[in-house]
Amino acid sequence: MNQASLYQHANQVQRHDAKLILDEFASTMQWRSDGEDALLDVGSGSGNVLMDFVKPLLPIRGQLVGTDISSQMVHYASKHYQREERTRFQVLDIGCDRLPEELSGRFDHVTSFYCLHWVQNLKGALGNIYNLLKPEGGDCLLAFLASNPVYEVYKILRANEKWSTYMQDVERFISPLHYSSNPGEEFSQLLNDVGFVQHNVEIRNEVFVYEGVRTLKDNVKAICPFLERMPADLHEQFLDDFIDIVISMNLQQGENNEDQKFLSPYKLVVAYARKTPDFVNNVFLEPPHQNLVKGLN
Ligand SMILES: C[S@@+](CC[C@H](N)C(=O)[O-])C[C@H]1O[C@@H](n2cnc3c(N)ncnc32)[C@H](O)[C@@H]1O
Ligand SMILES: CC(C)=CCC/C(C)=C/CC/C(C)=C/C(=O)O
Repeated sequence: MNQASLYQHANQVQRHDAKLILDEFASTMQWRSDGEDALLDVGSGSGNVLMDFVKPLLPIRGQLVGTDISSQMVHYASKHYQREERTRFQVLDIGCDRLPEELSGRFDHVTSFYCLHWVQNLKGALGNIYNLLKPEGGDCLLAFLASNPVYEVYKILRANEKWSTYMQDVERFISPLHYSSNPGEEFSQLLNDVGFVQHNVEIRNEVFVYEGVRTLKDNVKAICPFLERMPADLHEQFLDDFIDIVISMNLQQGENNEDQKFLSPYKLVVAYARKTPDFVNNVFLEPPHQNLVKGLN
């Protein structure tokens, strides 16, 4: 997904969820007493969730770094929101093998909304989030899709020879937890594996209602990776086929254009985790020895 301005104008569900979760966890996050918090956001996209809901929580002297794998997203966010020194945007693939030196171990908080379901190497991404936090400790707040009907629609579309050439690698775009029978347990285990001893993971069953065909199509257009690969004159046909499949899955309510609604039942992973200091009795420990510090506060 690279079309920042499309995303910025069709991300109601993402905004809704991020706001709710931040309102809920703002007081749980461990803010510094000196007000010099450094916060990095993973997969900031066009930047409006970060600026509207995360930035207001940060003390006035805090530092904010928005990151994204897409240089187009970073360019858009920088152009619209990078107005002062304490806020900047930069490219970062959270699944990378080695974190850039200037980011590693520099942050008190890491947040990420609606990004980690795009990352197949979830354990690598969590390891990087752990290492972005300062050695003396910090916390992270993560929300992403475990499952969504969009993934089943993609698989049906891939079986259609009209679309299959554009969708061969569909599995790359399906949440790594979509097939899990216990996504909460699986994610908790990954958090443990990378060294997060204290964490809380919830799987929330949500339903979002899209009002009308145009709203649903715009939301699909904003995030669908396959449209970028096909000629623009096929986009509307692809979206019509998408809607037909949604209707065949009984996710539609109402018959006429005016009162037509589409239901999207999905599972959201909401996780809050704390990194405890990397040292015990002045001895630095690397994960998995981190688990030895259980109970440390
Ligand atoms: C749905 S958007 C979410 C944007 C924003 N956080 C929000 O809540 O509106 C997902 C973003 O994750 C980014 N992304 C996907 N894979 C990523 C990766 N491996 N590392 C960093 N960002 C990634 C995409 O480029 C996209 O901008
Ligand atoms: C009814 C139905 C199939 C709705 C799908 C709606 C939709 C556009 C889901 C997108 C999920 C997703 C991958 C969001 C994101 O990454 O921001």
